Parts: sequence; C-alpha cells; structure tokens
Amino acid sequence: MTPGARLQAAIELLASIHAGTAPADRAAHEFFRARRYIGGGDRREVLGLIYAVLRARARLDWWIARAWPAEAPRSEETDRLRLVAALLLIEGWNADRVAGSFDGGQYRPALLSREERALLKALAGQTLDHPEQPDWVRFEYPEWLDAPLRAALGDRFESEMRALMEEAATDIRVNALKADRTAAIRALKAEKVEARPTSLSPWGLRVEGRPPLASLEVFKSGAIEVQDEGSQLVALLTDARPGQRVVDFCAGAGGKTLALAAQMQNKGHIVACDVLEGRILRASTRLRRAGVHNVERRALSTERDPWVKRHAAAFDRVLVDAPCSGSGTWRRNPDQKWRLAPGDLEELLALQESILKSAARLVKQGGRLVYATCALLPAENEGQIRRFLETHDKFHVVPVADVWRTAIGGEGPAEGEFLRLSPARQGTDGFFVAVLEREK
Ligand SMILES: C[S@@+](CC[C@H](N)C(=O)[O-])C[C@H]1O[C@@H](n2cnc3c(N)ncnc32)[C@H](O)[C@@H]1O
Repeated sequence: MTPGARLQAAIELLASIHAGTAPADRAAHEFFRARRYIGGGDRREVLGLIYAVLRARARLDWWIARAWPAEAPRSEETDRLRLVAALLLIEGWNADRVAGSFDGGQYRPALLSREERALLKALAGQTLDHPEQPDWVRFEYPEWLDAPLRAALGDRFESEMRALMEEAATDIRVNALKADRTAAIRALKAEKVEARPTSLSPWGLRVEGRPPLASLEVFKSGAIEVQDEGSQLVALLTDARPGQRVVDFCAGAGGKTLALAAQMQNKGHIVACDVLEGRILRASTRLRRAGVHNVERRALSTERDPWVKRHAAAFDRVLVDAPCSGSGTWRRNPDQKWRLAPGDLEELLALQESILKSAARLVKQGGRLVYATCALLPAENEGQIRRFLETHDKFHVVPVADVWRTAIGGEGPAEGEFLRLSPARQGTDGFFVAVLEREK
C-alpha cells in the first residue's frame, strides 16, 4: 500500500468504529477480514494510526476546535481531521508530507480543503499537550465523569488517569490443564516471544507490545490464552474447587469460564450463562482448544430467566462478572469511554442490581457469590454490595484478603473487605471484587 492508501484505510476504519457499536478491536478485526488484500505490515501501520487517534481524541479535538478558521463552517469529516491532526501532533509529520499524502489519487485521501490547509499551518510545530487544556482533555475522559472519577480516585486521580491513557502490556494466562509457566515461557521463547511471570497471578505471563499470539503454535495448542492479570485474579478469587457446581453468570465469550475450568482441574460442572447467545457460542472454539470439557453453555432470556428459579440454591460458586462502565479497561478500549452517556450509567446500575439479586438465588447454603466489575466508580462496586446486603441478610462479606490466602496464597493487595486493582498501582486493568457467602 502507498502511505496515502494507508491513511485512507485509517480514515475508513475510524469512520466504521464511530458508526458502529462494537469496540475498536472487534471493528478492526471485521474491517480487515473484509479486506484480506491488506497485508500484515500495512495492517499494523493502519492500526497504529487509528489507536494513536483514539487514545488522543480529546486533545486532537481540542486542537482542531482551536485552530479551525473562525469564519468557516464546522467540517463533518471528524475522522479525517483527527487523522490530519494526529499526523502532525503525534506522528511528527511536517505539513508538506501531510499535504503530499492527501493528494486525491486513487485509493488515497481527497485533496485538502482550504480550511484543512489552514489547520495544517496552525498545528505545524505544536505539541499534543497544551497547558490550557482542562483536565478532562489532558487525561482523555468524558467531561461529565470528572466529579465521579475524582471522588473515586482521590489523591490518586492524576496517576490513575495517566496510567489509563497508556497502552497496556499483553497478559497471558497459562492454561494449567495443559502447561505450567516455565514450559509456556520456553515454548513462547522458541517462537521468539519473550514473556515474564506476572507478580500477582500465579498463572500469568506478560509480554510487551502486541505480538501476534493467535498465530503461535503454543496458542493453537491451548497452552495459553490472552487474559489481563486482573481478570485472572477475579477467576482465582472465585476459589472454585474440583468437583464443585459453579455458575459463570455473565460469561460472555468465556474468558473467566476457561480460567475457572482450569482452577477446577476440569472436574465438577460449570454453567456459563449470558443473555447474548452469540457471545457464549463464540466460547466453543476456545473451550475446545483449552481442552475444557466440564462446561455447559446456557443462553438466558434475561437475568430472571426461569432457569434461575429452577436451579435455586444449587451451586457452590456463582461468579457475576457484571456488565459495567468498563472504566478500568480504558487502556485497552480507548474508544469505549466516549460511547458512555450519563443515562447509560443509570441503566447499568439498575441492571447490576437486578443481576446480583437474581444470581444470588443460585447460591446454596455455605456457597459463595462473587461480584466483579472492571469499573472504577464506587456506585458500580461498593455501592452495589452495600445495597445488596441491605436486602439479603443471609449473605455476609468474606474479606478478600482471607480468600486470597486460601485461593492464591500469601498476602494480596486487598485492602479491607474488597479487592480494588488499578493500572497505576498493580499494572492491571481496574477491577473490583467482592466475595459474599451465604449462611449455612
Ligand atoms: C464484563 S462482560 C463479561 C466478560 C466475561 N466474563 C469474560 O471474562 O470474558 C459482562 C457480560 O454480561 C452480559 N450480560 C449483560 N446483561 C446480562 C444479564 N441481564 N444477565 C446475564 N448476563 C448479562 C454481557 O452480555 C457481557 O457478556
């Protein structure tokens, strides 16, 4: 591809991300699947450009608004303008090089308009950060979340927001059904990928950047899965034992289900539920590859599906990996935060409450309900647990520090009753975990 054609592909991919509802990585996967003629090198370049734009969207928009000629109407071509700004402010291109690539040739971006040329001139020589940018622009978060994020993070606000802007390393979970960490490190090295053990999860390995793991033999053999260390810890803290009956209530495509199966050494029974049938169907290839055969998949109509009533008090462990704002995963999904509106948060809070209430019915006496989110806001975390306990006096909190000692060993980073992981402190995605036990 010519450099101009890569830019055109980046503009089209950005437009399809903004037009759809899928996260950027899924949208990109679909985009390239429909354009198999784009080779690996070009693909990486295009992805590099679009993630540069997505990670700096608020600052790029701030610059575009400031530099756009006052008399000109606002352009509708947001993605094109953001890319032009990113080439100058992030990629270090000079104005001539940008203008030369927007030349209107075949498969290349249309010629720059007069206003766009004025923008080029205004941005040339500037840097992405500017002292006049307000915090929500500087740290790239929706302005309406300013107060709740400050309240949640207190004096860690700046360090956490900074950490959330960075690109996350890639974490791997070694599948204990097929390998151990030493063997996996060796197998990865043989395929030219350097990995080191993570510090908290006994299953975890960390690799820098984005190696094409899915194409490696060690991945195809089922010995490893891609999974953030925080997610691994959520599964570990469920403390599912071999032979138990376990529900993964919001199983999605089965990331944590796979980890639970490994923890249970494939013994016992796991029911992986979700309201999106397509997601649990997607889990089947992963389950097969991992050699997992104790999982039943079940699509629920809603969280109050009749299946729940029929299986009341039947399970030792119920994991609720609840749908949430996802604010703990902004490093990986920089586009997601801009899709979240205040009304969505209200809806999520009501859904989390309803899911927790319904999933609790499945827990048998002496069994545990584990509630987790990848959210940083207390309303989605401690707030939900507090409300749940007000109406469920048969449940009590088991301090996560105690669960950690039994399920993982040693002292974990849990403070008080719950676990709160964050990118700045633990280098994981942001996670919250609460473990509740039902009276015997
Ligand atoms: C955080 S994601 C789960 C990720 C998954 N556990 C993993 O580790 O890959 C939350 C999941 O909750 C599901 N969900 C949404 N509403 C639900 C409901 N009412 N009942 C059960 N699951 C629901 C979503 O479809 C989504 O897959």
